[in-house]
Amino acid sequence: MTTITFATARPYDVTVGRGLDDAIVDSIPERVSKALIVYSAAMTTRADALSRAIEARGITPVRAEVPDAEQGKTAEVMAFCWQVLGRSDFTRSDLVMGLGGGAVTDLAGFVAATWLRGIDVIQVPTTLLAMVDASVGGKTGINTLEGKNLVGAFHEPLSVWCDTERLLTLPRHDLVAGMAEVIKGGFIADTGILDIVEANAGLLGASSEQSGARGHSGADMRFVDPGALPVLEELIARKVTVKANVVAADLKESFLREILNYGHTFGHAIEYTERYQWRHGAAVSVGMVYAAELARLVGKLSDAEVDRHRAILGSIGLPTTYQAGRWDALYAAMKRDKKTRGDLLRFVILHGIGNPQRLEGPDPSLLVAAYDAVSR
Ligand SMILES: NC(=O)c1ccc[n+]([C@@H]2O[C@H](COP(=O)([O-])OP(=O)(O)OC[C@H]3O[C@@H](n4cnc5c(N)ncnc54)[C@H](O)[C@@H]3O)[C@@H](O)[C@H]2O)c1
Ligand SMILES: O=C(O)C(=O)C[C@@H](O)[C@H](O)[C@H](O)COP(=O)(O)O
Ligand SMILES: [Zn+2]
Repeated sequence: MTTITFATARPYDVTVGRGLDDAIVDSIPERVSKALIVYSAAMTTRADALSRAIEARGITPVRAEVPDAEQGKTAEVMAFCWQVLGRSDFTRSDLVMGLGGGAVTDLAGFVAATWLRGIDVIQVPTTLLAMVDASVGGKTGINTLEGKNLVGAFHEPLSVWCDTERLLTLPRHDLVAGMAEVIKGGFIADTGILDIVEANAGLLGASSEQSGARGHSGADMRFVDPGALPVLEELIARKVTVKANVVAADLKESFLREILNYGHTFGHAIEYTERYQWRHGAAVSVGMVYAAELARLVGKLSDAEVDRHRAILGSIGLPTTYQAGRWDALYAAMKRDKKTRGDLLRFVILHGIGNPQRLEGPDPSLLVAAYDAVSR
């Protein structure tokens, strides 16, 4: 078991290990009399088990089953959760628990951030992506009709529990989507992550690139190999450590934290343009190649470094290209990125692997040239 502390103003621990059920329930503070479990249908069995364990501790479990994936990150679903909390008389000493992938932990965190202007949330991530990224660091939020994650709050969890046994039921392409955020941590900070992924691509990868990009089903339906858990635990701990170091220095994204957004300017634009039929990690994978191409165009990455992006992402079955002919829609979506200031688009690019910097207001011809380079 590994514990990583987020040393922010209100420090909290992220625990990575196996068989954490008892520890999760034991961690709930004595003052709590009710806990809202936010989950989607895929996690019903786990929600049942958590409810029973909470009840055995004398805490009343209240359930909010929400729509799966991005369909749960909406204002309507937020209102549903507030209604459940209101009808159950939740007070400031009570608590929310997010049990699921990143969509659920983003929603649950935002529900907790807004109820009575902020109550505690314990995050229990069940996908690789949620363990290494979404449930840690305190960014919470939902989508609007106009774009991805446009409404939200910084609201840090009380604790986060990454039980890697949960990954054994995860379809292979959801594991691979999570690997995009792991690899991002390698490109922006801990280059040792890249070496580990390159050495274990066979164990971690999925069968084919494009089948994994779209939707939440119909892809490589093999599950995670139990033999992959030790290497996954190492990667989770390393990526969470990257995030902890950044978030401790800049919780509210005044500047440094933007590096965690590597690949997301173009990636979020793909997700929005595709009406969320692409997995987040798959879109971020293409977004990182786009950012690498931009960096090459301004002379900050070598051909070999850009090739390394394509090679490592492609080796585990992540997409590295996107459809041609969509520039206008993508550009419109990128203008709503949170790093934009006025009319100035701002990108995180690398000046060499492991050295993230900003590219502000690049010439539009460069943006189109980078798009051409990732188009198929
Ligand atoms: N807040 C942040 O800092 C942050 C960081 C990264 C990503 N995100 C957000 O996270 C979301 C993506 O998260 P995701 O990749 O986990 O996708 P997801 O939440 O949509 O989950 C993917 C699928 O896996 C299923 N699932 C979850 N756990 C499972 C398990 N153990 N076994 C079998 N199936 C399981 C879900 O029901 C869903 O169908 C996006 O909305 C993204 O914007 C947020
Ligand atoms: O934690 C961060 O900061 C990130 O940017 C992590 C991203 O992986 C994540 O997808 C995040 O939700 C994106 O945030 P946004 O502010 O661009 O919506
Ligand atoms: Zn992300």
